[in-house]
Amino acid sequence: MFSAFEWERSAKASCVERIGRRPDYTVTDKQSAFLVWRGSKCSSVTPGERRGEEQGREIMVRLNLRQSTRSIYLGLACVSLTLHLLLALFCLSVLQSACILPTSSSSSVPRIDPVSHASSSSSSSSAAASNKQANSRQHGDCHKPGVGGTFENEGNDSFSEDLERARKLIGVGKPSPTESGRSKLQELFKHPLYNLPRPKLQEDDWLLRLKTDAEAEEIEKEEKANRDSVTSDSDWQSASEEEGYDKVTWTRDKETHPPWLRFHLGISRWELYDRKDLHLAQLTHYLATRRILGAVQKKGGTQLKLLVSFPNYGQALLKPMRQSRDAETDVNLFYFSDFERHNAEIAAFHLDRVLGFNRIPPVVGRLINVTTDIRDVTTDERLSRTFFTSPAGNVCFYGQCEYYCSSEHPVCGRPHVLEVSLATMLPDLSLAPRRSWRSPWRRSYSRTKLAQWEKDAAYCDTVKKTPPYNRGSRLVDLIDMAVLDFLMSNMDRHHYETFEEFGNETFLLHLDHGRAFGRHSQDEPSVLAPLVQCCRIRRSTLLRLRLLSRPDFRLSDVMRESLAQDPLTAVAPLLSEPHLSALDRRLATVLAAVQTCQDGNEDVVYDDLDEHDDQQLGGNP
Ligand SMILES: Nc1ncnc2c1ncn2[C@@H]1O[C@H](COP(=O)(O)OP(=O)(O)OP(=O)(O)O)[C@@H](O)[C@H]1O
Ligand SMILES: [Mn+2]
Repeated sequence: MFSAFEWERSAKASCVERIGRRPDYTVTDKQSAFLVWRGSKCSSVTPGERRGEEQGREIMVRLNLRQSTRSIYLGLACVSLTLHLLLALFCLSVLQSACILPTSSSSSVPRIDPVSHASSSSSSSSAAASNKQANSRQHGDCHKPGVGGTFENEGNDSFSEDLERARKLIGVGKPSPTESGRSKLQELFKHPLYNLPRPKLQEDDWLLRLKTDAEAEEIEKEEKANRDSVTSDSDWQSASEEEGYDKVTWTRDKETHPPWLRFHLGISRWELYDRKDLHLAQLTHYLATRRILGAVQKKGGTQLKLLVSFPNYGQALLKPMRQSRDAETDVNLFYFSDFERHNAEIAAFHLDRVLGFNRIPPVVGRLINVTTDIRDVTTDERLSRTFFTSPAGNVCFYGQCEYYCSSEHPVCGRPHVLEVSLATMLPDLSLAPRRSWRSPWRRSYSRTKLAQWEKDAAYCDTVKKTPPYNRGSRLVDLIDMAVLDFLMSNMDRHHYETFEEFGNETFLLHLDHGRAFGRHSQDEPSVLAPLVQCCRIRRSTLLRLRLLSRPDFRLSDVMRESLAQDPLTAVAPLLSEPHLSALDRRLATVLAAVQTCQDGNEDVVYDDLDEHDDQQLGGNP
């Protein structure tokens, strides 16, 4: 009969034989699990288990030295065996609980980085669902029937849970109070600077108008005749309903209009939307929740984006998630090679609104199902050809475009769920044509060349003399845009657009912010060149910026609060804290730049508020 000591030694020897070296704690395999001496066999355990094993083994060694009789050896062997058994049971329960996802609690908002697979919370969300899968793959033997199921079921279950959670969060337009019970955002929007009296809008200050009854009748007759020549009226109706579209019951009465139409009809010469319009919340809610009936690739621009359609005939521009929230743009990438970020599109909309501009079409985040919301409904051959299932079992696609549309840069669901941004579409170009303007401060989009404005300190003097910047508010509009871009570090403003209908007397549309919020640890001073070189800023903008720099409002705080209204916040905050702090830092830089201008120049402030009393505006100069 072996003594416990001999038994241990012989088992150790067999272990050495099997792994070819001493089975001590220094041997690690590639998955960083440790090969340790465990009772009578060599096994692979995690570092946590290894610490427990070390302790048990130390106790056993000390006792071995003190005892000399065979019975004590035997007793010790029993103790050791019991200890190992207990340890094994403990390890088993730990491993098991790692496989079971606790049910979601409504009070805890998950904070998960969906791309890095690093779950910091276990509530069920899309990321948690994907992590569930990732975890089960990591732990291999954890996958149990009833907990996971097939990829298909897992994706769909978690998808509906995500959707439910996301739905609960949707209330865009209603700021949620902060911990102290006070909503900084609500108070900001109540401030006189956000409620400036506007000149009464004339008929030609609206982008679109409804036709008169007579005009409408005429058109209806024409359309009916056209339809009759192709197919009968009832055929047309049932065909559209079959495709999943709502029956059209709109009349001239505003109340019958779908939210996207209300948005279109609300576009004026001076802003894209009225922040106080309650229908905006309906619009974003609709985009975030309604079934997607169609998805095709949107032409124009360089990166992949889709045009999606909804049952009420509304449309949105979809940009998919490509990077984790925390990923900073590679320092060796030029700005024009940077990926577009869906969360940047969402955050830009909120920032523009918080700055009081209202020049970005409403954008909302959503979790979609790549398979049912895109692959199954697309009629775009060029798009559907690019779908594939990745080795990890995720459904991916890459589309066809200039940048990053290849199988090396796929957009992937997990396995079906994907975060996207959805921007409300502007009225069709046939109804409301737009003019595209090359920005005077456009970058060179070259690895070697500098743009004129980068070489000529007096560049703005030329711009100021050049139409349309030589009169009206165009120059200060451009500077507003530069401030917005500097705050979010957007270097990609090569063009901007205006509605042709309004000529040069109008606001500038702020579109395309996918490359904003690329780096939080670094600022890009050159984006502020229009302000620094021209030393000019709108008074209302300056006063709002000063307001936002005050601790009782603080840009980062109101942005955090505003972004919390987006459904994707349920997955992870749309801007990480470093990005939010960067906003405060950059705001201070903007205000310092204005101060430097004022120190050396007269006529820095473009007074767009001359009728308003400073006192009424919060005592700001
Ligand atoms: N909400 C919108 N409604 C209607 N058209 C839009 C909207 N947003 C963008 N567009 C149009 O689509 C074009 C391409 O969109 P976007 O600029 O976002 O794509 P992009 O690939 O990022 O472009 P680029 O590579 O040139 O920066 C824009 O120039 C604009 O004319
Ligand atoms: Mn872009």
